[in-house]
Amino acid sequence: MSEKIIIENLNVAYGRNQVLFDINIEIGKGMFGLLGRNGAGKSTLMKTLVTLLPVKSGKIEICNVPISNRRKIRSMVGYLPQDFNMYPNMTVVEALEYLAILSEMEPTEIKGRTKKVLELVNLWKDRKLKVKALSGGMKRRLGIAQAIVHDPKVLIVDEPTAGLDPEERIRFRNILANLAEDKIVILSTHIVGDIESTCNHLAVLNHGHILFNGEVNDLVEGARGCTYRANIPKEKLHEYQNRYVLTSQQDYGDYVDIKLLSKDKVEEEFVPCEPNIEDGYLNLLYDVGGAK
Ligand SMILES: Nc1ncnc2c1ncn2[C@@H]1O[C@H](COP(=O)(O)OP(=O)(O)OP(=O)(O)O)[C@@H](O)[C@H]1O
Repeated sequence: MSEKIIIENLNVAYGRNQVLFDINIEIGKGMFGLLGRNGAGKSTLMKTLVTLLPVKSGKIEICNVPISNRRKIRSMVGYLPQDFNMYPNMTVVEALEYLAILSEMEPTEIKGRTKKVLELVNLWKDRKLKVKALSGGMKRRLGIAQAIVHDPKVLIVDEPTAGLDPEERIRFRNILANLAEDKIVILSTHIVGDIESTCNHLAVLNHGHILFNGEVNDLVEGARGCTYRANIPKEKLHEYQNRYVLTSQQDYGDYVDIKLLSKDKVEEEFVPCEPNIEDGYLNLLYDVGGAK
C-alpha cells in the first residue's frame, strides 16, 4: 500500500470564490511543511484533505484511498484545527475517552490507548485537570492527543504554535517530529522557524497557488548570492526598508544590523552572507531573483 498523499490539479472554492488553484503535491512519510502568508489557502487545503470541504475539481488520494471515500479517509486522518477547543468542563482523560468513543474505537482498547496517547503528549500526570484549566500549550498538546487517539496514518496540524512560549513551542515540535517517524505529518504555519527545525520538505502557498514545492535546502539555496548584511546608522533604516526586502534587523542603539535581499550589488558597506530559510522564503515571495 502506498504511504503517500497525492494531490493532482486540485481546485477548491467557497461558492464562487476560488481559493486554491491547480495544486499538485505528493507528500510521503515524515514532516511536510505548508508555509504561506495569512489567507494564502493553507487552512483550506488542510480542510479539504480532512474532507471538511469539497473538491471543486482535481484528485486527492490518501494512501490509495480517494478523498470521496469520506468515512475511510476520516479513519486514516487526524486533524488539529487552528481554533481547537473542546469540552471545557470535562477532565482531560474524560474528554479524550469520549472522543475515542466517537471515533468508533473498540471499547476494550479505549483505556489503554488514551493512556498511551496522554503519555506521549506529556499530559498523563495532568489527566484529572479540567480542560478549561489547561494552559495554551497544554491545550494544544491535548489537541494532538485527540487527533491521534485513533492512531491515524496521517496527522494534519494547522498553525499549532501560534501564541506558545518558546519552551512549549519546542516541546510541541518534538512531539510532532516523533510522530512523523511513522506517519505523514503536515504542519501549516506562517512561522518559518517552525519549518526550519523539523521539516525536510515543504510547499509554499501564495494566493492559492503553489510557489515552491521541494526540499528546505533548495528554498534556502534560491536566495544564494542575493543576501547582504551591514551595520547601518539608524536614521538610514527607513531608506533601506523602502528600497529593499529586509529579512532581519537587530537594533544596537544608534546602529542597526540589517540583512537584505538584492539581486544586484548593494552599497560598499554591505557584505555578502549565507542565506537561511527566511531569506529563501522572502526571496520567493517578493520574487527578488535569487540564485536560480
Ligand atoms: N468560509 C469561508 N468562506 C469564504 N471564503 C473563505 C472562507 N474561509 C476562508 N476563505 C478565504 O479563503 C482564502 C484562504 O483562506 P485560508 O484560511 O485557507 O488561508 P490560510 O493560509 O490558512 O490563512 P491563515 O494563516 O490566516 O489561517 C482567504 O482569502 C479567505 O478569506
